[in-house]
Amino acid sequence: MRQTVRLFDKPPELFKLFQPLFGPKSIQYANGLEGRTRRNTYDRAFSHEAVGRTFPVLDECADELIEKLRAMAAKGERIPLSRFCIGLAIKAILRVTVEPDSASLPDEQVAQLKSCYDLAWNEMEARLTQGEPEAGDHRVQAFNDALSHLHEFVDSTVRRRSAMKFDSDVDKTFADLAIELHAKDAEALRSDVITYMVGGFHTSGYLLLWALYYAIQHPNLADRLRAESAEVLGAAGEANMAAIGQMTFHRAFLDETMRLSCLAPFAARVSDAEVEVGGHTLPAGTPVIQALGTAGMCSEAYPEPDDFNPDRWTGQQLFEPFGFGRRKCPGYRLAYAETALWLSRLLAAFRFRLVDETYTAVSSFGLLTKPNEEVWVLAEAL
Ligand code: HEM
Repeated sequence: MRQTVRLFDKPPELFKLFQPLFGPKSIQYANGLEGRTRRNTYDRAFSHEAVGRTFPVLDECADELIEKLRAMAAKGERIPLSRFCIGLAIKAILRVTVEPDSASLPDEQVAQLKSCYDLAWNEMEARLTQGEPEAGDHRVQAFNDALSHLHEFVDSTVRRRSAMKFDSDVDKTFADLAIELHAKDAEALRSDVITYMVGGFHTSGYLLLWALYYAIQHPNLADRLRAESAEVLGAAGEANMAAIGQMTFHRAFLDETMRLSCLAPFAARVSDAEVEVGGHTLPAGTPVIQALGTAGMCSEAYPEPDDFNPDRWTGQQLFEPFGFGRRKCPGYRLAYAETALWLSRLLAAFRFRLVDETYTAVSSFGLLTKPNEEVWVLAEAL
């Protein structure tokens, strides 16, 4: 896989199935100079410094969730963990990439966005496994309704943001950079905002969910996470990039979570000229799959690969959960920062257990791997 590191372009046909959701002009399908220009522009919003400035927002989002969970824990209510993790990630991605200063999004709006996303994403994956629906099938109407709701939401936030003036580039979010870049192309603007929004919440939301699930299954490891965050965040007084960087067991726990859950199973590349990869000559235009998930289960690199063992994360790794090279996931710093922070905050506040102690999560594989049903837990406030 590392031999493909220099390739930038992605094979558009491989991701075409998701085009109705992301939009025809999404960065997913932008190669060559166009793709590089977009990445150079947008990546400024996800630099080390830019992510460092998001901690107050990420903390506030965690505070809101913890308050809600405390109330449920006090009444002994069952908690739908997946719904809450995705809700948290939706709020955070919208405040980080679009409007940091907005009053928190109402829960009803987050719930509606989540249900539109669920419907649209499940429909895209159903097209992968069951084929395209017939014209007139109710699936088409339901998908179109969900998509127009997402479009309305994005268009109205873009309108609000377009009217703003900034004293400094530091105050600009990803959406502001996209608005400037696509001043004359509303379709590309909407496509990229949806791509970053969806790309940014379902991945981090499900990473947090899988991490909490593994923490429930391994209480001794959960205690090590608690001890590390008490030591590092306790000494730092507040979360910031330096403190998160010192939480090396959290990082290993998250990497092991992405490996074992196979969260993002693959990336892909294509070259417009003949290339040599791993001793093979590939004619121009040959798509190459980077099998991230398969690399993570390689038993030579990861002995007993089915075991959850964060202590295996030392030194050079075969598995790269965010891909390689210039086209690696733009959100990787944000994803590590937010999920490490939320994992530490949630485990410091609660001890979780499964409602059904015999429950084992069954993976639903697609472009992203998630449990095939809601994960129900109970929380005890600490
Ligand atoms: C646990 C969290 C995440 C995982 C595992 C993940 C994984 C990935 C992977 C494997 C790719 C393909 C990279 C490649 O082609 O080399 C990717 C691309 C992408 N990710 Fe992430 N991602 C995560 C979080 C995020 C976040 C927080 C954002 C929002 C900023 C984001 C936005 C994107 C976008 C827009 C692309 C496409 C970029 C392009 O086409 O140039 N991701 N991600």
